[in-house]
Amino acid sequence: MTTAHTDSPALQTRKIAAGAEDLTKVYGSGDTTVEALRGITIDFPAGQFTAIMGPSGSGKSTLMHCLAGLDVATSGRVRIGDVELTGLSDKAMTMLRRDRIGFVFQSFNLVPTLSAAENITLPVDIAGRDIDKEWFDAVVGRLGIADRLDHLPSELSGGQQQRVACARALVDKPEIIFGDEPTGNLDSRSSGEVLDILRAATDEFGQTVVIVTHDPRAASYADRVVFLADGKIVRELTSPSADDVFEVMKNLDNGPATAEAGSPEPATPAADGESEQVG
Ligand SMILES: Nc1ncnc2c1ncn2[C@@H]1O[C@H](COP(=O)(O)OP(=O)(O)OP(=O)(O)O)[C@@H](O)[C@H]1O
Repeated sequence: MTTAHTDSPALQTRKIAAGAEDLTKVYGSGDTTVEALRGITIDFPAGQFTAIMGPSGSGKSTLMHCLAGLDVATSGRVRIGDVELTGLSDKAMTMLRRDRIGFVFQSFNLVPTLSAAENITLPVDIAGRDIDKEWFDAVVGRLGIADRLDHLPSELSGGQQQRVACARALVDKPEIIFGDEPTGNLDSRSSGEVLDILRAATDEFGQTVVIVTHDPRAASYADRVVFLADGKIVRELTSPSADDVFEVMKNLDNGPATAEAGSPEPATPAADGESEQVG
């Protein structure tokens, strides 16, 4: 098994995989203006698994889309590795996304006329790279879709389609994987399989994972949980348990005033990925 695009995990932890500086995003104008992001500054160290949480409408998806180059911020800077996204041509942005980023989004975007296996390898095929067969087998095996590879997306359940999309994001070992509620449509077993493999992507291959989630159990797989409220970062937890995450979310849902901006919580004991579901 080879690491295609990443350095060793030890080297990666010293690098920044992605970052935002004083990022703002304003939708609409006049009376309908929405300030979705209000000055976000954050770094995502390479080789770390970060979960972004926060109440509905707090700006999570907007932040992720700006970080991944799928949306353009109103002001501020975004970088992937050492590449500043502002001012990149469409072509350079497409290449960067293709070569360095994996996406697991809820709208699966699978090609309906291709089999699951063909969907998984499509980005690698388009890029003209070789598939690491051993890693391909490991990914589909761990995600429990090895026996569904010949099926079209329409012949798969929603959860299976989500896992095919996850395999597609992982198979080329991109430097950074963005997931917008990657476990949103999954039952707890499939959700555990997806989270286990995202965890393995960081632990075994030094890849960087950033997900948006509403699920405290999913967040407990992360090294770090960042909480947004009203377009700003208001809290951060290090290796929290699902219960820790649930407590912060409960307070945020009661209003962001309960969480002091810029006051990271002390680190809590590392989650082992088997934390009980709360709430
Ligand atoms: N294309 C758009 N046009 C106008 N307003 C938008 C647009 N996209 C998002 N917004 C607004 O920006 C704010 C942040 O939205 P965003 O989707 O980032 O929140 P979120 O935290 O991901 O929410 P959820 O958890 O419900 O998915 C919301 O008030 C939303 O209504």
